[in-house]
Amino acid sequence: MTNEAVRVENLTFQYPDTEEEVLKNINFTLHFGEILGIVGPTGAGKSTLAMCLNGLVPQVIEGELRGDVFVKEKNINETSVAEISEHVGFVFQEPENQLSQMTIEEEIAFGMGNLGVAREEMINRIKESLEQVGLSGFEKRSPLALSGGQQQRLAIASVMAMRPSIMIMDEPTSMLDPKGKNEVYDVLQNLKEFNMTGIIIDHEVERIATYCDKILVLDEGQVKAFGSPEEVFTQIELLQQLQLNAPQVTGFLYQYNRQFNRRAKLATTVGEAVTSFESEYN
Ligand SMILES: Nc1ncnc2c1ncn2[C@@H]1O[C@H](COP(=O)(O)OP(=O)(O)OP(=O)(O)O)[C@@H](O)[C@H]1O
Repeated sequence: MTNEAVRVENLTFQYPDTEEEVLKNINFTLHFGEILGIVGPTGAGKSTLAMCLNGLVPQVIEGELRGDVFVKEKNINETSVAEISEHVGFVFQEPENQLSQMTIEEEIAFGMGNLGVAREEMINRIKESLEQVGLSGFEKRSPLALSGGQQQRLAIASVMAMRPSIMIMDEPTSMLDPKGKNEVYDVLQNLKEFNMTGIIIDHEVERIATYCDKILVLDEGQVKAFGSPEEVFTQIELLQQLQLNAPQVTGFLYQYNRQFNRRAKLATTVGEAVTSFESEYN
């Protein structure tokens, strides 16, 4: 068995009422233990791509799909959404839309109930998933009494309790303050410990560069770049063309090199930038 979590081959998709394809010949592979960040301008097709990975598109949201999506080596065109949801968890932008129960433990039990998980096992998983997102001890509280960051972590815990091996988050931090954003990214980082795969759509390039192993840049339905943060975020001209930001440190080093005719290695995190800057002078 390979370590392949997701493989997308020649994926093209068009909604019934759009004139153009919104995804055009997309190809990429993601392995277990890797975190993928998807970035791109508004309307690039990021959410549509995410929904192709759990079968919502085209099985629930209809349209014409060509090409193939494999999740754990199974072609999802030949798998029901219910079956895929056992493997692929989805966290949406606004956590309150995903929360419906009176207490936090009921909230986490809810999704597992739909999967037919036995009661004893549910109790274990509630405990474990709350530990994973740092919400232990909150079992009896109302989800509404949580902060935005905590609600988003609860939404993640509810999905994690269903034990998907792939977690997709569509702009999970856009409503959160910096502390809440860090909390969500810390959970994302934890997924790797469990050899899970995470896919996050976000505009937070600094955090994406720090936490993700692979970056996919999508524009007008096409993959413009795919690779490590270093491979992707150092393509400053491409990012500028697409009106996307590189991490600030990368932009700084790029500008510094141009202005002073230097060759400092373009780094994507502050730690690497310090090393790069240091070695310019030594
Ligand atoms: N259900 C739908 N029916 C028709 N067109 C749609 C539908 N959903 C999205 N679109 C269109 O498909 C294109 C891609 O939308 P999508 O939401 O996937 O982009 P996105 O990159 O996630 O954008 P954003 O960053 O603004 O969320 C857009 O032109 C959008 O208007």
